[in-house]
Amino acid sequence: MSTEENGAAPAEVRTRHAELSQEIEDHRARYYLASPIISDADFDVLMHELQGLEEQYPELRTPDSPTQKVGAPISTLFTPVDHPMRMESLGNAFSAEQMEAWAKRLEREVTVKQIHDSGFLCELKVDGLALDLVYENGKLVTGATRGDGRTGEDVTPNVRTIKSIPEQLRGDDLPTFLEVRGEVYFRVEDFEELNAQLVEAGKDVFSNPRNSAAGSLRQKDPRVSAGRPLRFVVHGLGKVEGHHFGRLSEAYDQLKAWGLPVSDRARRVGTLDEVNEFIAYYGENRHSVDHEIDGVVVKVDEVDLQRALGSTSSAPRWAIAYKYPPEEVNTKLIEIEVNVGRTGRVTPFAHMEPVRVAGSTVEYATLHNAKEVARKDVRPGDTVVLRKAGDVIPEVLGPVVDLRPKGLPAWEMPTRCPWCDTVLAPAKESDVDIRCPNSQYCQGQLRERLFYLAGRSAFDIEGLGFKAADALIRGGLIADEGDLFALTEEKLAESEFFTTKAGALSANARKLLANLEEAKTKPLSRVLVGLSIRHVGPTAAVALTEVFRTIDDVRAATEEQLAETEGVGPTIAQAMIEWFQVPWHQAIVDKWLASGLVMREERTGPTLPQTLTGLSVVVTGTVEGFSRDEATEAIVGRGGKVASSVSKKTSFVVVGDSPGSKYDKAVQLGVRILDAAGFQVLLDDGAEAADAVATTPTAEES
Ligand SMILES: NC(=O)c1ccc[n+]([C@@H]2O[C@H](COP(=O)([O-])OP(=O)(O)OC[C@H]3O[C@@H](n4cnc5c(N)ncnc54)[C@H](O)[C@@H]3O)[C@@H](O)[C@H]2O)c1
Ligand SMILES: [Zn+2]
Repeated sequence: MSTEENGAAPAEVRTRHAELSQEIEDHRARYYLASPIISDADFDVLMHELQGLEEQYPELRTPDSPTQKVGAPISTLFTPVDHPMRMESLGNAFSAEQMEAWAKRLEREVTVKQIHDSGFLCELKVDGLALDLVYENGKLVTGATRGDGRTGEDVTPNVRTIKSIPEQLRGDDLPTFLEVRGEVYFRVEDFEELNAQLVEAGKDVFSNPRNSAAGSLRQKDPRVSAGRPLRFVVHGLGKVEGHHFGRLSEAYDQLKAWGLPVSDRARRVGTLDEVNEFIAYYGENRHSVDHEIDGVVVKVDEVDLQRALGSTSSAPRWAIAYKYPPEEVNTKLIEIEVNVGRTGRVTPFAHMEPVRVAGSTVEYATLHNAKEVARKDVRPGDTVVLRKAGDVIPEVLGPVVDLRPKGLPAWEMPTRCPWCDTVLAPAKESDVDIRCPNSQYCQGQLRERLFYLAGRSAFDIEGLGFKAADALIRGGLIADEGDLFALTEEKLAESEFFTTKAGALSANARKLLANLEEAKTKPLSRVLVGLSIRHVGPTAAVALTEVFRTIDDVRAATEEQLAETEGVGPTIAQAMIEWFQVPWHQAIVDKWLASGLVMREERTGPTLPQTLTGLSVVVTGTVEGFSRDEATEAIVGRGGKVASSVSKKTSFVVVGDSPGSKYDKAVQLGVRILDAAGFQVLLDDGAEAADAVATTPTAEES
């Protein structure tokens, strides 16, 4: 903190300071009523600007300034309770430079040696709400929210319903008075489950795990809290009598021994470089933790040194929160458009003002179906909360209702197909999805089918992207996919898209023709995928062609024969039969035969050694060198099974980049874990060799 006097603040700075203060107070008030209108990241930007002004002109830092206050007004629903020791907020850093500046400030207050001897304690910044617990002679007496830092809300009865919070500490060296702070949070999995239940019950959902934790703890009726899977983790000390702690890291060990939940992920390190490594590690592996984190908290470990460094009016000097890039941002919903899929399913999607979130720019997000749009009640023109967690698909969480322009009409699902004007309808009355039934002539569906058929799991035709597909359809070069392999140079020359300005065939056109020629010899399993038969993906197609070797075998197969096939079953069998009953579908196959497609499986018996028979493998994250389908194919092709969830019976979990909660599950259950290289060993040399390179991290070790 700067102590220099830079002279009196000019009028425009005063005005800006007053404006900002007011704005920040307003946002705080809204935020604590669970209806913020800006994202946390935007809020932090405002706060930073204010802090900057006050650093430059310390006279502006009056006791009334938002920088001098912590948190929330106290609800009248609860009895106020004074904290034995003040609860504070945390200063923020967003870059390595800001971390360094923090460390430099420490060295100005105490000696470099003292900092060195103390070391830093790195912890995850748990995204939940702060809770203060007081134990007298080992017995829990109060649990309170942070409130304004001095006075919180008494939520003791609710706290008593949280399983991980002991009523009575164990051990015979218990302090006479112990105040600990920590975070009440929801695991991501529990949050999703709770929301699913709320949807089922027709109730409002929570927008994120933090809100669900706050909403579940701050309940008038503790029985409601009791029904919610709230968790707690200790992250600090308050007033302590009858015990002296040397280091915070040691205090955590002691608290754990007394029965309090502390994190296994806290790390004591010696240098700022190591701090940065910790920050980088969890920046990459943010989603391998079972709860949300919005950053890392770095603390001076030595408790006496913490005391010496003290606090500003709202935050300790000895700790700082490094915040990761936001995963939730606000943006404008420009329009809701609809897309027609290759099976005719019509899905609404959001077209938004492009916005940076979790490291990429997002402009579109699926809204799944009309029911989902209605449930979220997002309307074109709304400001919406957009969430993108790591590599996960972006999701529109909901509108910021308080910012909705007056009279904004609700969105209505179109009743006709935007491509072919056919009246849309659900396939079955009970379906939430509606479809364009015009599968033969709807150009929207045809384009999607062509794009899919050109994909890597089907014919792998690089020269056939969306634009080329569009040109083929709009130019009338093909009526449907049946005509695709009959395309000639002469035919393509009719289209501007496939010719140069001089009228010659373009390089793209040549590439397309070459790709099509190659594709004619693709094995039957890929042909089956390319036909866009419902439920027939790569796995089913491989299973089918184990038994039915040629397209004629497939056409001749009865529903019973199909259903009896290992890995096929009645749903797929029925879908196959229904598909082949349609005359224009049969015509596609006939035209392909006439164009010279081979459509047979050359293999006699399984081509690959069946080294994975009896194994069950789960894949999570993106495994380098494999698409999801390719990984599946590689396992199934060797006789292994691919499971969708981890259990004790799982043989291996293959963990790629940005793994999901399956990784944590594997750790919990002690299932063997393979990285991309280990996966290759499994494929090449079998289970025993893979076993030698697998890891089995335990929850403690991670
Ligand atoms: N969108 C809005 O309009 C709006 C308005 C106000 C506040 N906010 C947001 O709310 C948050 C409020 O800030 P705040 O004052 O609580 O600060 P903060 O959340 O940034 O940091 C302080 C809190 O971190 C928590 N914490 C989690 N893990 C911890 C650990 N390991 N060690 C120590 N503490 C840990 C503690 O509960 C502590 O109270 C900010 O993220 C801010 O962006 C948003
Ligand atoms: Zn249509």
